Amino acid sequence: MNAMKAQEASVELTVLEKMQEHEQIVFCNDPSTGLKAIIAIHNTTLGPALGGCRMRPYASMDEALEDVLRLSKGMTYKCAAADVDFGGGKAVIIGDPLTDKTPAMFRAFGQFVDSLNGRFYTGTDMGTSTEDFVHASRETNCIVGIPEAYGGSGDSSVPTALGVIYGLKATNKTIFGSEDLSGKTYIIQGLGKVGFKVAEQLLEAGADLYVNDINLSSIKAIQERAKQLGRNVDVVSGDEVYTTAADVFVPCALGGIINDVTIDQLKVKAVVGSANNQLLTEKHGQMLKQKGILFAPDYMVNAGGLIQVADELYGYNKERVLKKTKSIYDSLLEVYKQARLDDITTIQAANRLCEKRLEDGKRLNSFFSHTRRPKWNIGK
Ligand SMILES: NC(=O)C1=CN([C@@H]2O[C@H](COP(=O)(O)OP(=O)(O)OC[C@H]3O[C@@H](n4cnc5c(N)ncnc54)[C@H](O)[C@@H]3O)[C@@H](O)[C@H]2O)C=CC1
Ligand SMILES: O=C(O)CCC(=O)C(=O)O
Repeated sequence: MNAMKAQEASVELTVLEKMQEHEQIVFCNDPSTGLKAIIAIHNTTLGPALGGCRMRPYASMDEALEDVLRLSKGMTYKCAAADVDFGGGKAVIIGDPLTDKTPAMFRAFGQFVDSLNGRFYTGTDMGTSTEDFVHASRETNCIVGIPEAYGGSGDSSVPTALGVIYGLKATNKTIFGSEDLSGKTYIIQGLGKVGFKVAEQLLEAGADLYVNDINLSSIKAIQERAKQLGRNVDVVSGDEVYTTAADVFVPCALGGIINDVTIDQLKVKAVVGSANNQLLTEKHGQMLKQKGILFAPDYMVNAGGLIQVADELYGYNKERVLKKTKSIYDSLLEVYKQARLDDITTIQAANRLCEKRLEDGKRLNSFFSHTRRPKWNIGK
């Protein structure tokens, strides 16, 4: 084997080693539009893969691969926890969402999604918007969460934010004995599609907020909104987001922010937010527990968007989506209770529930196609 061949083989092995748990990875390259993307399908036991598409200026292909592998696995658990008949998948586009996006790039992405022939459905995530997917939907039917005017169910960050609010209520009930959101202090990291809506609702409920975002225009926007509501927000920057004392830390930006360094710094009673993969590793769930900080498993709290886009694939019904999103409150209380009874972390309790559902799902495998789900047409 020449040197080049040996190098190629070792790269292949590395990717294959990394995807041991995953069913499929698609590397997408379209030089004419500048699209560089990775689609990862983790597990389709419960149904075709469903998960949003993130756009970030990843420093390397490895970093992008790592992210999409973690995110798609999270979607398998999120689908199982929310009890929807879909599997785990996710996509990442490598590029700066503020400067690199074009409609053509999203159309090219749509073509790659289409080539999977119904094995993967996608929509918005961090760095992407419903408008981006209007372009993608010109190339494939496998796009979810586009505006209602285009036949979609609208912005999925609306139910995601609502789910976070239910998660906060269940957490307050567990810690303080009352679900009341007012009179408590929350630190919100990330004021994007989800974080901004959570901040708005907390302000409306009479809560006190510390806010943080790397984008100054998002800070200005929440200050403006607080003023309209006759309220105020305190801005924290850099590490202050981890070191400031408050009741709850609400991460709504990046994952991996609960790690060896930040756990030492945190002065909160709970962590409840929308960010995917908040724990850098499962060990960090144990460390939070030891410090007496209650962790709301992210994939349970942030399932509102998934619930909406999954529902869209059955024939969207808003009432049904709201009802299922509201059930995040009870599911979370149950996980908190199980974790307490079994003296395990909340993420272990949630994972156990999901793994049982996946095991049960395997028995139904031969009865359905992994690329299509029936329409329910309930409410029509
Ligand atoms: N959009 C949705 O419905 C769902 C989103 N999520 C997760 O919630 C998180 C936020 O998602 P979106 O609001 O949709 O994203 P977004 O892109 O609309 O907003 C992210 C915000 O975080 C800020 N940000 C980025 N890096 C930061 C940092 N280091 N420190 C502080 N702020 C930072 C950005 O400037 C932006 O304002 C992501 O982890 C996403 O995967 C999870 C489930 C559904
Ligand atoms: O919210 C969406 O559009 C899809 C669900 C998803 O990607 C997520 O929950 O992370």
